[in-house]
Amino acid sequence: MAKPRVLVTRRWPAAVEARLNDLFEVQLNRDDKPMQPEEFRAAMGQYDAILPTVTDKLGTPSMEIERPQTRIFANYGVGFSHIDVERASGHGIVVTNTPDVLSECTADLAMTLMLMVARRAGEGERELRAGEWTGWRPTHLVGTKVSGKTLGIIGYGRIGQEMARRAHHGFGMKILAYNRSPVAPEVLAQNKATQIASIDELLPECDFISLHCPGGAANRHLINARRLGLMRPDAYLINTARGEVIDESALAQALWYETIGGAALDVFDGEPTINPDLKQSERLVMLPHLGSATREAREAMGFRVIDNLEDFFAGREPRDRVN
Ligand SMILES: O=CC(=O)O
Repeated sequence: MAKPRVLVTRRWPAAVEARLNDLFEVQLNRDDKPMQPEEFRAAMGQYDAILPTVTDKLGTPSMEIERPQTRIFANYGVGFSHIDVERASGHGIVVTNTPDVLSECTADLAMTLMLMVARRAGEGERELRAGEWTGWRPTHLVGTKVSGKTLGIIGYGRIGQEMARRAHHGFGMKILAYNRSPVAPEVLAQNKATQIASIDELLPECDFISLHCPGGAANRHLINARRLGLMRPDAYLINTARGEVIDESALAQALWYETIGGAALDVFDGEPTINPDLKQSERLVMLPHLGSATREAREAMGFRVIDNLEDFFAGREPRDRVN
């Protein structure tokens, strides 16, 4: 039987590309440039599987095709708000993602951001590299203590729980959690977390807020000007979820007028373009979407995609089907 034809939209870790080559007839994206909508439409007429990532916008322009050959989008990544899942379902296309394998590394990065913004690490490094450090002094780059403070987690799923585990067991933080659905008492108990009924009630209680909810239309601008106004004036906002969850213009204003203590972002609305107003603030730490960027996580994500493909082409239900 002919091997399924598979298109990989970006470069993947070498070990994963090698395994894909063993199993399937694979087209790799050797120059690692994001594909354009017209290239997707053409690909959907030729390949049995397309393996996209967050940089591939699989919306209407990319999917305007009558009878696609493609039967599965096996996404490399846990978030899939870049895929119009309803439209894919309308074409009979199965969509899968890669949960679990990146939860720890993404939570590690959220901790990194929390510590960086609270302890002014980015500012310190910029000062030192610019040759402007004049030496230790009691009032130099004084930040905020993290240990023992209150952390509010919005989205108490796998990554949110990993963040809570680190913050509670490592830093003695008190954990407040907002989640759309009720969280089991034994899950909350693992990190002595308290579930709060609404985001509006959570925000004023916290020294740090970390976002771990999905992106997409439902959560677009979940953190808007009104909600930023509910945060304490010395509180910090951390986002390793999706850029669209925050109204960035409202955040830029809050930072400029110092109505919150600071923010640390790994994801941006419209990335890789960054809202220029955000860059005005020294109270903002920015990283280029590195949440899952470890060798271990990136390989595990690739092998998880392969698990989903093998199940699908063997006629089994892929474990990470989202539609
Ligand atoms: O952002 C990366 C992912 O969704 O896995």
